[in-house]
Amino acid sequence: MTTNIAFIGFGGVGQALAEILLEREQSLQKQYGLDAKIVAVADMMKGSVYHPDGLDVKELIACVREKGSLEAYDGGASVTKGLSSIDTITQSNADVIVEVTFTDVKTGEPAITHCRTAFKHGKSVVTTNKGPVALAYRELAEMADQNDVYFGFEGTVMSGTPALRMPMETLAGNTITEIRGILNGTTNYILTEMEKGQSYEEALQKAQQLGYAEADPTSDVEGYDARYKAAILSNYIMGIPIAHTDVECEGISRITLNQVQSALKEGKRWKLLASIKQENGKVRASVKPECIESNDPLASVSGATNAILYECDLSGPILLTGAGAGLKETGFSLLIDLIHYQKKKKLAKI
Ligand SMILES: NC(=O)C1=CN([C@@H]2O[C@H](COP(=O)(O)OP(=O)(O)OC[C@H]3O[C@@H](n4cnc5c(N)ncnc54)[C@H](OP(=O)(O)O)[C@@H]3O)[C@@H](O)[C@H]2O)C=CC1
Ligand SMILES: N[C@@H](CC=O)C(=O)O
Repeated sequence: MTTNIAFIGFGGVGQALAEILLEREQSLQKQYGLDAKIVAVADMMKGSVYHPDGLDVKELIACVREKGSLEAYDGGASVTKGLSSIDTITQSNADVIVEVTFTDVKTGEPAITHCRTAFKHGKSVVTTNKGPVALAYRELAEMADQNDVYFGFEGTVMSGTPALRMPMETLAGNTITEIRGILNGTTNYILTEMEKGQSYEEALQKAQQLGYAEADPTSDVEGYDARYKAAILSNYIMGIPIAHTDVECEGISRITLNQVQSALKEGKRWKLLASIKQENGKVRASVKPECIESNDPLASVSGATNAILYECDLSGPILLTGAGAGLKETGFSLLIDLIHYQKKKKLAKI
């Protein structure tokens, strides 16, 4: 059975998923029974298009990349243009909403409203937007349950690296007492480039060009993005709700080239580290730059690669490392959520 998909937001990550769906159309159908059809795209500046029978993905991508707008999309008379994001969610025939708008590090909006609206209308959501999960996880998960729909958000922590599904599924049965990690690709990339002698400003610019940084990179460099991720790990993995503002937060913007290079000469490395510790049902969490020794398991993690260490009471410490940012990698995180959506659908759970 076909799964109709609507994109809300069509920037780097949205386009990357669209390309993956196009390239792997046949193998996704054959291996996982996932027959995904993109029926709508609604983006703030690029405009919106909707066709209930499906859109031409190659043309969609060409329009946004070559003309910066969906206005030029030519799908004939049955194409509807100009629907708002909310109308696209409520009025299209999409089964799954791919929410890939920017992450707002204060309010989580408009993404939280997009998720609520989708669930209320019986539609599933897969998202890489950290806002809804950091600020409203419990409410949204309950809404999804009540409406028998799916809520997938693997890419909200460490993009395509399974930082959420692995502890929830493969490490199930353990109590995870502490999580420590490098959870932001942009800042780790900047610190690595500074070790090579590049200035902070140049390295940030490169991280933006490579698609790692948030729309407003202040979120990365001041630690707000990693703070949201720390809140997600507490809320979802440890099951202990905390507000993102409960996470002590300091970014890397005051770390100088000199500090980075001097540390390197002493065999140490500056890293933006997140720490989430639970004791007696309470969590203490922080995000801050630390100068770590070379024998620390996180010291060798470079560039946009991230790593996360789960202290588990039965299995002992488990270290997971992989991409923390990147368009294709994050597009993949949405794909794996869609595959899980499909598995649940097959079991008639949604
Ligand atoms: N890039 C990465 O490596 C990762 C990104 N993420 C998250 O994934 C999400 C998408 O990231 P990315 O694609 O890189 O970001 P982009 O900034 O490239 O894309 C976001 C898109 O959302 C659009 N948009 C903003 N507000 C609205 C709205 N109200 N309705 C419809 N569209 C809207 C923007 O429109 P326009 O620009 O036209 O105004 C833009 O095209 C973000 O939440 C990010 O935090 C998560 C993990 C990794
Ligand atoms: N801007 C973020 C993207 C992934 O969440 C990062 O650099 O880690």
